[in-house]
Amino acid sequence: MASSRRTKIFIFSSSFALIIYLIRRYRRYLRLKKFFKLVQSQKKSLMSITLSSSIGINKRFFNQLLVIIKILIPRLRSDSFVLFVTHLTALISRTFLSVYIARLDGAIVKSLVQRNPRDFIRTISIFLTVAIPASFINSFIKFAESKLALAFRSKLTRYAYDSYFRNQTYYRISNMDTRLLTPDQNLTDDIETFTTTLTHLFSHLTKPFFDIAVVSWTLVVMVQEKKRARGLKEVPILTIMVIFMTFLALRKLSPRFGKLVSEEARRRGLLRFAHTRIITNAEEIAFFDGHEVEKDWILKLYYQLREQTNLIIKKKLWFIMLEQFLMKYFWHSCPQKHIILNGMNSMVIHALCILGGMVFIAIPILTYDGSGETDDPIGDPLGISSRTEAFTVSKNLLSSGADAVERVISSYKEIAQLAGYTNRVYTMLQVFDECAHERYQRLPTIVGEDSYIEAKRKVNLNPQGGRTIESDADIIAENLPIITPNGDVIIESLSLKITPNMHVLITGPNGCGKSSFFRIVRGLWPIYSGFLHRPNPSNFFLIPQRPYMCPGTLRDQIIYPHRMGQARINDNHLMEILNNVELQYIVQREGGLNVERDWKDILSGGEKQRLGLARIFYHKPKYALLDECTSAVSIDVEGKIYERVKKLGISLLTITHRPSLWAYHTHLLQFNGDGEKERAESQLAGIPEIQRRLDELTQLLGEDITDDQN
Ligand SMILES: Nc1ncnc2c1ncn2[C@@H]1O[C@H](COP(=O)(O)OP(=O)(O)OP(=O)(O)O)[C@@H](O)[C@H]1O
Repeated sequence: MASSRRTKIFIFSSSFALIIYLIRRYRRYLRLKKFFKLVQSQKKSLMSITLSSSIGINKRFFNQLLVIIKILIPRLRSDSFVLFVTHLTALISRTFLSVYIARLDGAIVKSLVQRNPRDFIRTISIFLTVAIPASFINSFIKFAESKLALAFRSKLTRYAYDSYFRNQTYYRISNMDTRLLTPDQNLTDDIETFTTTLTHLFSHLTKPFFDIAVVSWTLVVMVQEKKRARGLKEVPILTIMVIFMTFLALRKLSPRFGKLVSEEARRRGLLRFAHTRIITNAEEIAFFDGHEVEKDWILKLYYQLREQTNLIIKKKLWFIMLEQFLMKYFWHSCPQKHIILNGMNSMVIHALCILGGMVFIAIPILTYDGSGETDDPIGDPLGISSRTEAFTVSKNLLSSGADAVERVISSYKEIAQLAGYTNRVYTMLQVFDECAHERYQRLPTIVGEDSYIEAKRKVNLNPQGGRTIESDADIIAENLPIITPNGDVIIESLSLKITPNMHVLITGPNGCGKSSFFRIVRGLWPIYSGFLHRPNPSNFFLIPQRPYMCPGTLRDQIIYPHRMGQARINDNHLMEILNNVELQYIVQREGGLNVERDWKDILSGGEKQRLGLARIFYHKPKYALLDECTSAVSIDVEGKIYERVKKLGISLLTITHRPSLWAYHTHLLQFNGDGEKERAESQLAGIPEIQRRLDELTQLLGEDITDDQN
């Protein structure tokens, strides 16, 4: 009675626990479903963008690989080729050593069966002596593989960096084109993974191919020797057919590992990108306590990555099962003991056992009608020791032969993965090249779970439509439109002339295209129609609102983008430059011109802007493009700096909202952005005109002036 109650309680409580557990699982499932709903819809469009063209073991893969291999091995005398040949030699040596060791193994067994201690000691001694170079070769293969991977990586990295830094490609990749979202990952992780996978596969596959060649050769010899059995010619052919069919079956049923790993790498890149963004904007996020938003964003990206990794794991589960079934159980299912007991030639039997399968083995076994062979008719009339030796040798050789075939076929998924990495590296190089030649593509891009950047093709972008002509000194725009990389027309047609003796103040509402004008003049954005006459880009020096602080010393900051060796001036001149921007105290405070600091963090906003302006005094360009670069500098110091720059004969093109700067300019260029970014007006006026504009602007920017006056 009591026990039945206990059973009831037990059943009831376990059912209750089970129900609670199922409810919780279901709720978790609903949460995840909701969470991934958007991801799924994005995934479809993503597949159609990035993965539309087939990534797998196909002609395209081999073509891409060939292009990259030409970069990896540019010449027969290159270091990578020498390493490649060294590695190959080591691999071949290992195969021959394995064959030799297999034979030695046979000889040892033979000496044991013959009970011959002299032969036994001799063969054991040879075996131990050969073991020394054999172990060295094994270790050397790993060494050569790593060296080759490193050499390939260096070659590819060097090539990719050359492309990345040519024609401002690094800028164009992220501003003009949307195909590569994370070039940092392409340049580091992808190159490393690709070169490591490639060399590993080469190493992994070369030996099996040699082994297969050796075993096949042995089989051919055996077939020629064993003339009395029927079916010995057909069996190897059938065996090859089985192997081929297995390969075809695996190929047909294999998931698209190339695509899968390529997508996984892309998602890993996005996660890394999100981390970099947090590190860059840590202060802003901390001020706003925005960590929850950032955490959600990063978790979403992580879950997207996890989903893909899970998918790969799941696909591998059944694929490896199929692979194992075909190669471990289907191939090897043969009754060895039974066959040997039947007294057939063990070498042939074992060969076929390993490579053929039950049905094929049966043919020569059942048809063989020869007798035993002996090389010692008196001591060993039945030829037992010879057959045992032959058995051991063939066992070793054919085991490695079967392993080799298995290894080649099971490498299918690694080759498919290599196709994925190859595609990523190839795409990177292709996009670099196209961007360097102004061939851009802006695709709808996913940067996170719920943000799409949609390309608004308001105009047909054709960078070849406009012409840039190098002039001596003047900047002349003729019917020049300002068009963003998205295809938005900010200004339909701009015509103006700026000569070196002019100091032009550029003004207008936010987003009307002032900075974009600089980008076009400096050649960062292409021109799609009209003409632009401008001097060589080395005549321009741009100072943005947030000047870039490079890694290095205080001296490096002033002379940027020059390097130490290129610096044309001594320390006294550098101090003079710092005096010009009222920053001489920094040298004392930080401990000299040669001290290295993280200047981005230790300088205040105004100090950074002044250090940025110091670069103008060092480079003395024809035109200084100043993009609100004194917003954090006090008005009195700002005025002094402007006067000093003008004294050097440098033309100022200044974007500003501060009327206090009008005094230092001779002309005004006003963009009348009407809020729709489609109509703009430009005009250059003389100084009297400026006064009228000043009045207008005073009204427009009343607040700013009041602030300044205060
Ligand atoms: N890399 C880019 N890709 C696409 N569109 C861009 C890009 N940079 C700027 N734009 C677009 O061009 C418009 C003009 O930008 P621009 O930086 O020239 O404005 P601005 O007049 O300098 O504004 P502000 O006074 O606020 O600095 C912006 O509204 C933006 O929509």
